Amino acid sequence: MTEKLLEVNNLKTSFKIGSEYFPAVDDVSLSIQPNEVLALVGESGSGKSATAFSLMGLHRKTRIEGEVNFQGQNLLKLNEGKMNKIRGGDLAMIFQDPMTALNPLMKIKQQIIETLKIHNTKAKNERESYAVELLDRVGIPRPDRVAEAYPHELSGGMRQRVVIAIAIANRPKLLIADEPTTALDVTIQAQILDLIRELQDDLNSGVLLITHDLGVVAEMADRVAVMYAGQIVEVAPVRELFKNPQHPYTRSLLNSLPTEAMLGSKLHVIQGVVPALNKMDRTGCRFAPRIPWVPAFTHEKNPKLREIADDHYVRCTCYKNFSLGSEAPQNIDAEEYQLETGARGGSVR
Ligand SMILES: Nc1ncnc2c1ncn2[C@@H]1O[C@H](COP(=O)(O)OP(=O)(O)OP(=O)(O)O)[C@@H](O)[C@H]1O
Repeated sequence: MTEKLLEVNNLKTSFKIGSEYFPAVDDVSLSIQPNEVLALVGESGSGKSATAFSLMGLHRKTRIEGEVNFQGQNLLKLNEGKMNKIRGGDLAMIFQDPMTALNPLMKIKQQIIETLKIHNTKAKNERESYAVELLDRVGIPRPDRVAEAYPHELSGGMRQRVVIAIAIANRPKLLIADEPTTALDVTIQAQILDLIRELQDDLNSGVLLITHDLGVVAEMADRVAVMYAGQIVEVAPVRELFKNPQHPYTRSLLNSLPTEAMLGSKLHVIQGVVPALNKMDRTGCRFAPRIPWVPAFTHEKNPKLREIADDHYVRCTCYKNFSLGSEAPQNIDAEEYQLETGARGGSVR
């Protein structure tokens, strides 16, 4: 059996809106192995960051249920003191915006030294030279000078390299990268992604890579989890997902990507938006309102993620007869459909 570095079971993170709690992450289960990159992909508002923040224990005023098993313990059960020992140590995060991730009033070297101190990684007299070494490791030219700089003196790409240096300072086993290149120019993006891949290989770490960019997924991921409206709707190895996508949401996302073959033709647009937390129907297929041409009976009630091929999981039976937009078959027979899918009383056995 393959060793699991992280195993998340039925994670549910709810935010309070008015006097009620509404789940932004709803029954999410996933796992990551050492040296594996799992991409978590989905539109804005699908719950990717809420998942990452829940794993890191960074949410306040939320209700979090489920299990986050990491190194033999459920992180959701740890108190703040114990969590602080893990966070920034074996479990580290690269944030979306390097400017807000860094302290504007502290020299770069001091920010790296702080994390070394907290985790007792190096002896006091070695910390400064190790900070410079780390800056060098993440490809910063003249690392000794940059160590003495403040964040505002650096470019966005350099700042993100510093954030990465801090994240890897204590050789994390698991790295969570939340849209690590969104705030950067395209040319810099590729360099940062290469760097993350290289460091991950060096450290043999698992990576949870959060992105809405399918190009980044194709380049970086080993496996992909597609998230929609708080739920994972499809999980598969990266090649399988791109070659053989099943869930209507995954197929819609992939079809909205420009390819050479589509030059001159219109891109597919997914109509509508991810529903607001307090406005969503939580009993059926959450993507159903955005594919209204798909007959209602092809959707399940309370759909679950099921393995449809080796290591390939899909939520809801609607994928079986889905076609994009107007190509939708108009003549599916409900009874035949049920016979074919085995859907009885709303679920597939
Ligand atoms: N602190 C909060 N209080 C209330 N609702 C929140 C809070 N944080 C996030 N949400 C809601 O939870 C849902 C998921 O948000 P989240 O930021 O996780 O999405 P995302 O997929 O990471 O999007 P993006 O790519 O834009 O960061 C959204 O409906 C969002 O409005």
